[in-house]
Amino acid sequence: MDGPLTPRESAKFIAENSRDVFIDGGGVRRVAELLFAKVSGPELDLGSWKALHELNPRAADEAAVNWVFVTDTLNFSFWSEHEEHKCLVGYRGKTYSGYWSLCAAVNRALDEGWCPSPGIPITSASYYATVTLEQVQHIFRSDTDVPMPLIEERHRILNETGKILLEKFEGSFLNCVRKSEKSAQKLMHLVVESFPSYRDVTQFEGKRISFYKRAQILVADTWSVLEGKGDGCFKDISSITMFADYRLPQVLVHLGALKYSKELLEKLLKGEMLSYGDRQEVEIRGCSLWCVELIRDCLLELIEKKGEKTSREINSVLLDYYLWDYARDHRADMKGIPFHHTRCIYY
Ligand SMILES: Nc1nc2c(c(CN[C@H]3C=C[C@H](O)[C@@H]3O)cn2[C@@H]2O[C@H](COP(=O)(O)O)[C@@H](O)[C@H]2O)c(=O)[nH]1
Repeated sequence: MDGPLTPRESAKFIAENSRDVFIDGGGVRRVAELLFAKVSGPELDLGSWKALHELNPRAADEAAVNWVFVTDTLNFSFWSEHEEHKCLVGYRGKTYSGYWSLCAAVNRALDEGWCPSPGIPITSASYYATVTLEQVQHIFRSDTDVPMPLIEERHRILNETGKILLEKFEGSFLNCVRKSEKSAQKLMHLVVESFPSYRDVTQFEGKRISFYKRAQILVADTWSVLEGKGDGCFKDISSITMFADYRLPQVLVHLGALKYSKELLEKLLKGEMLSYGDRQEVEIRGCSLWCVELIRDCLLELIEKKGEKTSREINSVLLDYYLWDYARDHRADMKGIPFHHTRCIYY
């Protein structure tokens, strides 16, 4: 049986058949113009992955690549039912929520340990292949009475993924990267084939479609942590699309590039859960992905038309990073815009 449509093909097909989610052409142009003003700035640059985010590794070595692998293996489902009541992790004097609470917990574990050992080797496959549930609960403990969501799933996935990394790649994700011969697509497919928890695939209108959100962000974060050089010099990084999570749709609606039907908006405002693979959930993810592809095309046209001299590569990965960070920085402005609640291990 041939594989599912690629994420880009899936998104195009979904956008053409969507009933409750729509892309607004004027909004797409306005977002492209917002991004055009940043095209020579520090944000739309590969270096911002380290420069703007203190929890990301500074190094570009094997340990940093394995840090990226374990965080992206657990990079899912941080939202809480009540925004003011959520998992928080304090680290080096700052408090982190959401995705950053995961990174803070990983770095806290590496710094501390079961006395007197130097630290909990949470990024080592030989450790997390057999880590116990109670150790995982300790490592990812929250400073509030709200635990990190899906902690049992996180434990199961750590054991499963660690065992496979040991069996197939001598315990290091850098070996998996090297097997991909500097192709982002080869790496994405090798990850999806090797690690079951990355298989973000579902159905829409009778077709098998894929988003591969965590596999794509893993490739992107590997490219970023290796600074686009050496083993991370992916010649086809521009073929990676935005990552279909629950934050990007929210910020695209906030910016006017995406619109929901009245019925769907009412459902989201009530905080109703959508299941993974539901028609409306797939439409939100697929239309968001296609929307960012159209924004990128529009931005590249603007750069061409206005003759903006920019040597650097503008791709969907950098647009995604920028929009995701924008959503983080404008949380208050986006208060009235609901995001969809799906509890799953894929995003
Ligand atoms: N589309 C997209 N989704 C992303 C990210 C990231 C983290 N990437 C950062 C790390 C290094 C780079 O510097 C990036 O800035 C996490 N997520 C997803 O968001 C959700 C968490 O949101 P909240 O509850 O607000 O923390 C959850 O589904 C998670 O999987 C991204 O970049 N793009």
